[in-house]
Amino acid sequence: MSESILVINAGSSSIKFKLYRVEGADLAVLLSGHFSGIGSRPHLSAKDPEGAQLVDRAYGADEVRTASDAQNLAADWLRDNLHGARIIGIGHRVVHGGLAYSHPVRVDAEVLRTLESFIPLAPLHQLGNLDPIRVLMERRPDLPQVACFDTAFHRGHPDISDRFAVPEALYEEGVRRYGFHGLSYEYVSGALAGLVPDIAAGRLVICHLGSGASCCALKDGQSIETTMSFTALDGLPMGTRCGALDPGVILHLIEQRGMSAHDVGSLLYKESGLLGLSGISNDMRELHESSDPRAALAIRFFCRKVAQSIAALAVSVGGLDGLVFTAGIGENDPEIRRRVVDELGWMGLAIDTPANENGAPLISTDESRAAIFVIATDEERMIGLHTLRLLNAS
Ligand SMILES: Nc1ncnc2c1ncn2[C@@H]1O[C@H](COP(=O)(O)OP(=O)(O)O)[C@@H](O)[C@H]1O
Ligand SMILES: CC(=O)OP(=O)(O)O
Ligand SMILES: [Mg+2]
Repeated sequence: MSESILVINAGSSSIKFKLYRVEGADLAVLLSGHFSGIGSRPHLSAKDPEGAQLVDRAYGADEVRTASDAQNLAADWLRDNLHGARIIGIGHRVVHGGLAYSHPVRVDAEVLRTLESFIPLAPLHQLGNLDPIRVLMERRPDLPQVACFDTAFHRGHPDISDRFAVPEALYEEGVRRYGFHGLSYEYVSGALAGLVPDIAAGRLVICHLGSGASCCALKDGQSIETTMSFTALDGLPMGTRCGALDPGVILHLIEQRGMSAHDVGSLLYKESGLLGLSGISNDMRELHESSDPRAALAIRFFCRKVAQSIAALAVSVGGLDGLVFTAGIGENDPEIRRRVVDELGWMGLAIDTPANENGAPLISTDESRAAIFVIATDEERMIGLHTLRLLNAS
């Protein structure tokens, strides 16, 4: 029976899972699936590597109200369908590793307590990330549970990228610009190195545009600066998160409007971003379909902020050799890619329209000052590889 590794990427509105067969130092996908639409249109789906559907089942919104309902259903399905797989470890995406973790770690009770202390720093994600770890540690104490962090890839930042302009004591306490989506950036920069090693080793900006969104500047494959910071609220506007905001707005909400910290948190994490701007949807596809001018404003705002972030990050790496789009919007939305690149025409960036429409890996013209790519991210593969390496090293 072959050894395998299960990967769980548990988020606020979806759980993605992949099972891999271990092949030496590499991994081959055995099945991949997700539970999406938790609380709205719950749906469990899984496919084998050839794309054959293993399960495709919709649930009623009241059958799956919370992430933990979805976890239980996904776990039941996995238990019934993983016969034959000898799982040697489970890898988990954990969004916040704080100051404590700059590398993947095997989770024990003490590690779990430390990770729980970061829940307030990632209220949409951390609890959902930790729930399956806790449950699996109880049910299968013999099985290694490995936490892989979104923050870890950014921990080598130069100090200028790691700071806010606030008193030093706060920095010492851990009030730092951690950054997120690190597993995605690590995967994409590796995939780019397989495609165009010279560009991947140069000055790069990767735009991870999904439900959460951020951009990252890299040099020699290392993260130099990124738009998310202490929490996954900073930087770009997202589906429901505000992105960069004058902190004076928060003081205003508390002092003038009398809002509680909890209500301000809900406003900024769940009611802002594309949803707040448009009043229509947090989903880019629905904004494109709408003829409401507020939807058009939300799209324009999003593209402007992505373009501004790319230009600002190019400063941090002293220029731009390559630009990459990834994640739900970045991989699937040629109009957003075109509009972002058009805003950067003054920098000499130029998109190749047919290539962009086809989502070809290279979407820039020969004349473009930097090469522009679309690369599909794969956080699960990165988590699986980290998990295998950690198990092999111990
Ligand atoms: N074809 C598409 N066109 C435009 N946007 C899309 C498309 N497909 C997905 N998206 C956007 O991508 C988002 C999900 O991105 P994803 O990277 O899967 O996010 P997450 O992992 O955070 O759930 C959706 O909310 C939607 O806005
Ligand atoms: C950190 C983060 O924002 O993740 P996601 O994009 O999965 O919501
Ligand atoms: Mg994601």
